[in-house]
Amino acid sequence: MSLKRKPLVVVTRRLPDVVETRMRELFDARLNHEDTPLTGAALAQALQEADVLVPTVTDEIDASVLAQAGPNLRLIANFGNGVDHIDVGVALQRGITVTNTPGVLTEDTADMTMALILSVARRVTEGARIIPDDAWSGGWSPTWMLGRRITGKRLGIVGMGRIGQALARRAKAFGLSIHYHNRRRVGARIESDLEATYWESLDQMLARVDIVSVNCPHTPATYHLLSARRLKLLKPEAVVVNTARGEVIDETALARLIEVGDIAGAGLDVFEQEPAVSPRLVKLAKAGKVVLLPHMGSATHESRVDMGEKVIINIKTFLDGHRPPDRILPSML
Ligand SMILES: NC(=O)c1ccc[n+]([C@@H]2O[C@H](COP(=O)([O-])OP(=O)(O)OC[C@H]3O[C@@H](n4cnc5c(N)ncnc54)[C@H](O)[C@@H]3O)[C@@H](O)[C@H]2O)c1
Repeated sequence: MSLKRKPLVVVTRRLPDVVETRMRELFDARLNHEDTPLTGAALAQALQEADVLVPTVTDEIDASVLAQAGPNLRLIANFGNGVDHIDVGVALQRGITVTNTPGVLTEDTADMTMALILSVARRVTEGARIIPDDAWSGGWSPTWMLGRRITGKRLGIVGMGRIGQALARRAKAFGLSIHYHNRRRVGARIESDLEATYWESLDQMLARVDIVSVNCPHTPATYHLLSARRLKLLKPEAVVVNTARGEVIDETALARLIEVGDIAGAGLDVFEQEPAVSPRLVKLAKAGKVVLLPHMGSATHESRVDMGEKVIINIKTFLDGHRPPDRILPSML
């Protein structure tokens, strides 16, 4: 791609200082230091003028937004892994390349998934509220704050990709047995290292596991993959954890099943109507049945810098006339 002027890179959200400094050195970077992302007229203007747009997960780049793009927009370099907030099909039709930042969020998101499993099973967040809220008399009783042991239990991973496998490594160390359902069976070496059992039938796996973790992307095929019918297959002691995307679970059905005691609890980092969170889930959190996090699965200083570096490499490679390493291909959708 040859441009006489320096290509304009528009970023919708504040990024780590080190990333913004590098972007300013390399590109004509228009950065956003407001607390709110670019929306409405500001986003439309950015799309009109930009050669490259750098959105994040909170930016809804659908077909109507893309219709406002000017002729120069050739690359959407997403600051994040999941691209379900972008209509990638329409972008590709318009000749716009889309990239993401895979790999660098894997370990941190797997850590947070494990943290959610432990929090729900051992009531960590519930317990942590007691002393600051002065609800603790100082007494201790053998029947007080009992959780569930995780050692020896079965973990069912839905989506055995990078994060699913990183979670499986951690869970194995905690003494959980690993079960998984994936679009395709993973290689024999990985399966053997993780001592993982593959379930072609998601239904059959759900009926047998104690903890379910959702680690697949949100795509048309995974929307409500954990439907009301499938959630009903879980044991009443089962716990559901989701650090992937809210839309993969029928959240209303999940809340209802927890309310009536047909599922023990849940740990959720992502929600169907994000950033809105269902009042039913909030009520369940107050009752200590669910743990809710504000989409912080990958939120470490290190991952944000690494993500920024990936975005920069994708932009620079593209502007140098080569294929960026993290291109989204139609086969991935
Ligand atoms: N909470 C966070 O902050 C956070 C951070 C990073 C990623 N994520 C989410 O986690 C998701 C997974 O990330 P990853 O890096 O492991 O992705 P990945 O592409 O490495 O793995 C996803 C796996 O899901 C499988 N899959 C896809 N469709 C499926 C289906 N219909 N049924 C069963 N399996 C299916 C794929 O085959 C793949 O193995 C991302 O798409 C993103 O939405 C969330």
